[in-house]
Amino acid sequence: MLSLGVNIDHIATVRQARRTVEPDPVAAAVIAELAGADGITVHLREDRRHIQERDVRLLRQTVRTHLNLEMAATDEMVAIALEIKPDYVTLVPERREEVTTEGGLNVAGQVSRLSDVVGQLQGSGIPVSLFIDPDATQIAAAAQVGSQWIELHTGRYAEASSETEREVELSHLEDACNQAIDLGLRVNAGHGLTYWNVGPVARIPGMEELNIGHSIVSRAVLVGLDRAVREMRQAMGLSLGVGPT
Ligand SMILES: CC(=O)[C@@H](O)[C@H](O)COP(=O)(O)O
Ligand SMILES: NCC(=O)COP(=O)(O)O
Repeated sequence: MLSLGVNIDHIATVRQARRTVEPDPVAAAVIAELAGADGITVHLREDRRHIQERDVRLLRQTVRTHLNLEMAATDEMVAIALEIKPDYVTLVPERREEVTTEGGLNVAGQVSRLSDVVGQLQGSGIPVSLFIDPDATQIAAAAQVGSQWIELHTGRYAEASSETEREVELSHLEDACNQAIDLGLRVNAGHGLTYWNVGPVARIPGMEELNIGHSIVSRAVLVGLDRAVREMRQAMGLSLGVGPT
């Protein structure tokens, strides 16, 4: 059955813009779970631009669904994961100067290193997913390195500039999902999914979890702003419900 993993990185992005304590991703995770999130995803980047180690440690104690830790396959991150023990780890590629994750992990190009990392994590009871493009070579390599899951990068589908292009990208995701399932892998997907483009991806047979963050946090800011302004007026002792005259 399909489930929703909510990525709360960009709650932390707002906090880090001021290096303060709000909004707290730990509180955001509670609200997301109460609203129906089936899992919480955070990406602890090497440059710590949003999620901090403190967040992952606290989330490990508070998340009641499952905690998916996205991270680069570096020794530092592996040590953190082995200590904190998230419910699973998704290995992702990282480039410091990127605005967000630009492509999938090149699994085929680092089979030996990734076999080692996957072995270490899964050997200590942490299932591993690999964030990869919907590409036959990468999917075969994901099975080869022994990971249990993959997460298909939906960025190219999300950024398609025409309906025809979107259909082509969707068919790549469908083919990739079928290939992975045939190889015994379990399949998630995510990146750039929105309220407008999620439907066709959600209907791909065999897809287990969609991880969605930026679009949900963006919407939360807008749908929550009305209440936030009203509550500030109240805190200031001003009358409520007064709009521009
Ligand atoms: C791996 C991936 O696609 C995202 O989940 C990731 O978290 C993106 O990184 P940012 O949240 O920093 O954009
Ligand atoms: N792995 C994808 C993810 O967690 C969320 O990506 P986005 O919705 O923030 O683009």
